[in-house]
Amino acid sequence: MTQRVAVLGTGKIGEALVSGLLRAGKSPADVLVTARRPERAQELRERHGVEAVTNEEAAKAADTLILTVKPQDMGTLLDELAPAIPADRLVISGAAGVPTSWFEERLAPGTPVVRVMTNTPVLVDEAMSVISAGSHATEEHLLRTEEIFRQVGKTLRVPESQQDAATALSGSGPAYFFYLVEAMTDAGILLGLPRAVAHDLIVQAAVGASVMLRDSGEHPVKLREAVTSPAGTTISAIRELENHGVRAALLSALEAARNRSQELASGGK
Ligand SMILES: NC(=O)C1=CN([C@@H]2O[C@H](COP(=O)(O)OP(=O)(O)OC[C@H]3O[C@@H](n4cnc5c(N)ncnc54)[C@H](O)[C@@H]3O)[C@@H](O)[C@H]2O)C=CC1
Ligand SMILES: O=C(O)[C@@H]1CCC=N1
Repeated sequence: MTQRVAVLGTGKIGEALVSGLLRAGKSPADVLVTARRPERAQELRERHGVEAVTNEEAAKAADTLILTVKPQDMGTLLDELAPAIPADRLVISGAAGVPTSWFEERLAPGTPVVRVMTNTPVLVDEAMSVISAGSHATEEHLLRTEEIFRQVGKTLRVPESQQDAATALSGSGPAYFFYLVEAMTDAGILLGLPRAVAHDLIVQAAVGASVMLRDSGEHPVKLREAVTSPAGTTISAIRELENHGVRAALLSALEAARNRSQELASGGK
């Protein structure tokens, strides 16, 4: 594994990544973090046993810098950081929308940049991290990035032109499933079930369906057909989903997420 990794802007995604790297056996001495507030830095030290340093110190001391601030905060971070980053550092951006060219324009000429869109299942080592190389990133840089993100789930390389779509599907993806579970739990309550029972039933249905999707090798249509008995209960529900345009809503929703990712290209507000 890479020598020293620094996570800059250690919020939800950054901390999840740090905990994943430590779970995978990386020494806390080889992981640096930065935070805006001193209390947050202290919390990260206590929770993970890692060193919390300034952004500038991180740029000097680590060979791989993973930037996990919000797209809107990337400009301020780069203003502070760019002069301190030697051109041999690998810069990995975890931010939605912001292209590698945006970083390349601000960093020393030739600095390798890799863009990664991961997702919150990083917390349970089931992330999907979608990886694209900037114009100075080599195979070695991509391998180094994959090695880091493989510790917390799967990785996939895509051309950078597909990153905004990947963000809509995969980066935001877990939220859609949480939303569905929340709505279906409400439906259980409408049908008279206690909330806890409704929650357990829907969560286990989601887990079972997810494992089947991942492991059976079957197309989702086949899996759904196997649940849908002639004149049975499922088709009655499917008719309502179709009547309410749920499929069309999903198409529009993911298109909106892709469009928002594109708007964030310049650290948009
Ligand atoms: N939350 C999610 O599901 C996903 C988020 N992302 C991306 O990951 C990035 C982080 O997202 P979250 O972890 O959700 O946000 P967050 O707000 O939890 O974390 C960002 C952290 O950066 C810190 N920060 C901001 N400016 C800083 C600076 N100059 N120096 C040091 N620390 C600074 C903030 O105080 C905060 O703790 C975003 O760019 C987002 O697009 C990517 C995939 C999924
Ligand atoms: O909502 C967002 O902007 C971030 C990026 C992907 C998931 N969460």
